[in-house]
Amino acid sequence: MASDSVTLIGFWGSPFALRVKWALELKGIQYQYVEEDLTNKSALLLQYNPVYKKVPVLVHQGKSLAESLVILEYIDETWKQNPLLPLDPYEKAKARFWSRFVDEKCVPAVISTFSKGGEEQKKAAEEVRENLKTLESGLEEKRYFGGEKIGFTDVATGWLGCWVRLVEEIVGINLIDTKSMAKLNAWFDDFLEHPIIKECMPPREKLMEHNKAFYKVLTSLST
Ligand SMILES: N[C@@H](CCC(=O)N[C@@H](CS)C(=O)NCC(=O)O)C(=O)O
Repeated sequence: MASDSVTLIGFWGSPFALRVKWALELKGIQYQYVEEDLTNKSALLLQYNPVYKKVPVLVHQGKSLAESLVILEYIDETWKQNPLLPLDPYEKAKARFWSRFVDEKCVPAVISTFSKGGEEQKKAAEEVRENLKTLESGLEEKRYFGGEKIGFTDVATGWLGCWVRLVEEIVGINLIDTKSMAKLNAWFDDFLEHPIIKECMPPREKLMEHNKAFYKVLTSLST
């Protein structure tokens, strides 16, 4: 690995790695991508992320960083072109708030909808809908969370638009109500249709297969 190089260690189906890929692509940064086998973790991953042993990992000038939101901030501070975080401290804090809200509230509720059955699943699905409605309020009257341009929160949370729709199809429960969440739904579409964002997205069928397999693992664990 050249000392000034940028390397992303990822896994094609990881939304957390996708966030980092999106940020690097939106900023036009040259990088090397290394695909990780999560069933047989490489010495490289264990060396660079000994704490969590997860992807993504970013290696820049020989120094490694883990945790996708931390990596996004590093990228934004290191390469100033096409800024992701707003300059205004309050707006910047809000961008971090919504990104954490998705990781801490939305993702666990979607996982519960995916892994539970019966009443527990219904409750989890209701929680997903409430959380998505709350997330929608963060959009305010803007096109993207970043305003007229894709920003930090968009990059951190926009993958939900694809994932939640796959989960809906697999478990047969509606989570994004297109009527009561029209603004959120339109934002998901708009974001996912952006050429750079779209270019990095794995094919839907491949993601569907991957999520079906994930569903099998989750449901077998919870029974
Ligand atoms: N909080 C982490 C989550 C990363 C994560 O969960 N990565 C998954 C792939 S989607 C992983 O590497 N899993 C391997 C494992 O848990 O052993 C981040 O934001 O980067």
